[in-house]
Amino acid sequence: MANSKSTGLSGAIVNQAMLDSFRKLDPRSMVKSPVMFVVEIGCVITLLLSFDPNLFGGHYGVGSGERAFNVVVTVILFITVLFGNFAEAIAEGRGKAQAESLRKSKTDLTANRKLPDGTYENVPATTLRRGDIIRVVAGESIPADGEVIEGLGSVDESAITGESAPVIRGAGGDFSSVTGGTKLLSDELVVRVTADPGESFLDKMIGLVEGASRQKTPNELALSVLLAGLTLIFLIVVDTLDPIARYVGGNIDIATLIALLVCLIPTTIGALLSAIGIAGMDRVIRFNVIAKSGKAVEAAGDVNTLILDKTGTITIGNRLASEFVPVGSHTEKSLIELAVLSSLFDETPEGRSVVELGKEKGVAYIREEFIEAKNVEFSADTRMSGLDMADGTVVRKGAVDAIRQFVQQNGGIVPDDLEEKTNRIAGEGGTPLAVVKGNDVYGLIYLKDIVKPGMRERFEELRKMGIKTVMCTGDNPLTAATIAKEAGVDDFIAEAKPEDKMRLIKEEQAQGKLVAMSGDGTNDAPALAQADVGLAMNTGTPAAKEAGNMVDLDSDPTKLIEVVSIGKQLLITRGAITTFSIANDVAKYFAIVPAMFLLYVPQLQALNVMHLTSSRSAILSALIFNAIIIPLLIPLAMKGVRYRPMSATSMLIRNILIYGVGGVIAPFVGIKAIDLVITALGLAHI
Ligand SMILES: Nc1ncnc2c1ncn2[C@@H]1O[C@H](COP(=O)(O)OP(=O)(O)OP(=O)(O)O)[C@@H](O)[C@H]1O
Ligand SMILES: [K+]
Ligand SMILES: [Mg+2]
Repeated sequence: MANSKSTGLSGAIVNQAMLDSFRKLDPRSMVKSPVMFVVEIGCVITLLLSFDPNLFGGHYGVGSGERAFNVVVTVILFITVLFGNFAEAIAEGRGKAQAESLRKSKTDLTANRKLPDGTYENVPATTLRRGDIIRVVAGESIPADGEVIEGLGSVDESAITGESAPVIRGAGGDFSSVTGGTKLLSDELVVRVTADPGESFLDKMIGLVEGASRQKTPNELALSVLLAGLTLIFLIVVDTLDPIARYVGGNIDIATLIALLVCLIPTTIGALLSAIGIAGMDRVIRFNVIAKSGKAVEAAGDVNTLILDKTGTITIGNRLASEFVPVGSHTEKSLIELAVLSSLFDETPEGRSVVELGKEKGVAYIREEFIEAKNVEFSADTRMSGLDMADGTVVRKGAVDAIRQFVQQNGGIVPDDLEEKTNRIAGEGGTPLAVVKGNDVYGLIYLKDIVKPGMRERFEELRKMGIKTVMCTGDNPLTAATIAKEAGVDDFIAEAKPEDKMRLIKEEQAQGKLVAMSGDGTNDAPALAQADVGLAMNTGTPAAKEAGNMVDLDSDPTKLIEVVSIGKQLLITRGAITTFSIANDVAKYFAIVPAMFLLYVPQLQALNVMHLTSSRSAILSALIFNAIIIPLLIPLAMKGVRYRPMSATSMLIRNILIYGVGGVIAPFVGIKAIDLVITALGLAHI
């Protein structure tokens, strides 16, 4: 998205986030993060104690210092809550700014809607309903999401994708879908509207980037419950400190107990949890992928199996005819003529390239002369295309096994040299297409397809992450094996029909694995819906876009690999900050509890490794450290932990070392430093 790329963290976003931090103090919003809600309650209690230190019973000796201490604790707690709110607000900020610019591309559109009598009326775009037929001419904005049913034109989708190069949209095939808010640059399109008002792609996108429809993901929920549990445990721990203190002859005031509690509960991760999730979705959006839910992004991080198409994903995709190979007694010339004829109305890249190569070799037909013939479009199910001639002759080209079956069904026999020549092409990684007239096979078209550069390395990375890659192709087993080997995928299935993909997904899921795939055609839709991560291409059919839980605006199927990396990074970041947060809390316990009891139990001096000035300054230093660690970690929460491909186990060990050990050490250093400052300022005995 052009607009998002330029929307960094501008001053406006920061100002807005500061305002929002106060707005989020509303308990109804705070309660969504139980840990931070406890801090807010603590803050209210110490605030009350600032007015009346004896509010909850007067057995604690009250001096003027008592009140001042309560005030200071209240202020620090208040700032802690604000920091947490700010983290969430700043993470939401970028999305809000982006939503604003998206909204601009939807205002005041009008549409030409078809009336039952076939004429058109001009209506506001907001009145369009699913199923309406509209006409758009060059220069106009497309007023609604839809499927082109007539015409072909170039469309500027930059409002949505940020990509300035126009794209072709036309009736039929997998490039038929148009998005409301984009602009038709040439020609004229008749479009069937596919979304009711408020449910358009743009509306959904605005909702998503704004976080309006953001719900806690299952993982996030589980972590929240864990954090709430920890909070409860510490509540009990802190509660028992008072009787212990009294037993050893001292007493601890309520503000100190609250301060201690806040230091011990996992406030760091509690404050940053939702920011981490929002930032993850945001990162996906900046890759021009729209995730329909945070759950989808998270699932991407847990994916075990990646199903990839061969053509266009692993290979460059415009398979081009490079050679004609006659079989049996047929001449090259007669094969070329038949091949070109079979491709005359075939608009696929494969079909076009056959016509091109034929022309180079001196064979060209004029479409108008065959207007009587019936065009048989290519389909992934039949894996053939061709013409039914006016005189009843049937001309087909297609996958060799499909043609072989076709011939046998028609009572013919395939020439002996077909297999050997097929194997030669397939063995080189090419796609052989057999050409047949009636039941007579004339020969083969050699379609060349090249593995995209860098694929091997990417699959190597995925393997290191423990992800299995499976290539799925309609091509023959030999071609598939050659390309699979060259690209370095773990497994492949060949001669696959769309329903085979579905079966593969179900098989993997039955073993408890999470599966990701990408697709664009209507026949991909069921599999896209079944997969845990279904990345639909923006150029794809509305059915595919509806079925997937992500849409790639650039329509690049290899993005699936990036999406998986972003999902992994999200999970790892969350894990790392949780580890850090809990390690921190444990360290704080050992840093401050000895200092607190020192007055009553001098023997604790042995444990008082930090030599903090006083128990008051120990508490305040820990509390201040606890607060400032939140904004210090916001950049990490937003950017994500740097991430290298490796197995989940090595990642875990690495993170425990860095964030666990780091989390234990950091408070000792930080608290000591703050204690020195407090002492220097003469506040240690407040
Ligand atoms: N235009 C066409 N006309 C006739 N046959 C075709 C045409 N395009 C492809 N085929 C044949 O149909 C097979 C299946 O095509 P399909 O597009 O379903 O899968 P694919 O492109 O081989 O693999 P992938 O699933 O990776 O895209 C191809 O392998 C090829 O043999
Ligand atoms: K804490
Ligand atoms: Mg294909």
